[in-house]
Amino acid sequence: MSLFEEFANRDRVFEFLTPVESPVDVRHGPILYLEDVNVSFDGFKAINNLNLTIDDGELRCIIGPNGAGKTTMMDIITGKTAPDTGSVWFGSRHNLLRMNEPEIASLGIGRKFQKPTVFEALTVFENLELAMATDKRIIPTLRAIMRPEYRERIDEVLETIGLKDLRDNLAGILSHGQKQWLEIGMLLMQKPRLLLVDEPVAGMTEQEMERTAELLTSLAGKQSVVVVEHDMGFVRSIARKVTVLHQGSVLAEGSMDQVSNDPEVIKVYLGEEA
Ligand SMILES: Nc1ncnc2c1ncn2[C@@H]1O[C@H](COP(=O)(O)OP(=O)(O)OP(=O)(O)O)[C@@H](O)[C@H]1O
Repeated sequence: MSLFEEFANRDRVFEFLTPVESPVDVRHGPILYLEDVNVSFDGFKAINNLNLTIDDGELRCIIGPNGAGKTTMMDIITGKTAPDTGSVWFGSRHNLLRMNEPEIASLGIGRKFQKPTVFEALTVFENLELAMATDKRIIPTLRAIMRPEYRERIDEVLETIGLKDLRDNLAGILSHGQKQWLEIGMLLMQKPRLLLVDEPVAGMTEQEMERTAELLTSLAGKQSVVVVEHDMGFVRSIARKVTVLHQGSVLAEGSMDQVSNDPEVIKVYLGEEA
């Protein structure tokens, strides 16, 4: 076929026009980038010109008073809530505002809600196994054909979340903290690039909180982690960079010492915590 005939052939989709399902591109900038984002609910501005940048591999803590917009911000990143205006990018290639929730999740953004939602009647191992299947109905088939690399991945995750010795225990008998770690493990099975974690230590014992701090800090670097948390002791134990949200905008950003000595932050948030 001549070059002319090839171009004239309308049935053909040229390679350079075919969308490529590409990995997240962080070569020229951050992994997550929100610019001038606004969301109103019935005229109330829940998110107000929000700007936020998360670097690849970073562990970021987000704090702020009730109603500051932390959950709404997570909802925007994961595609649950569409902003009225603004931009939200995952790396330099993926415009998240053009994608729906499942597409965003499959791109490698995992979200952990406050309450653990593990399958109590399944073992720890089976929960992780299930987390790997995209179609939850195919689990018996999946198990039959389960390849060694999947088993290795489960072993790796069990090690990371510290539940290796409990792998054959039913998830229902785990402590609250252990269920939270298992759910983080279920997210890790998908090898996410960015993990959004909402109030991970609510209801945990001191010891569980310490273990959670170790877990989240060990995840950073391999993936980016954004933690929303009210417990200041916990935030201090893991914090590198902290963002303070207030009335839908960033009020302050910096090290824990910087933000906790900021008079505005003390006035709107830390004052009430003391
Ligand atoms: N779907 C909605 N409809 C109406 N108002 C909403 C909706 N979602 C959130 N809001 C309002 O937007 C504001 C921000 O709420 P958001 O839940 O994001 O705050 P938050 O910082 O997560 O608070 P908290 O620390 O209590 O979880 C609140 O005033 C809330 O009442």
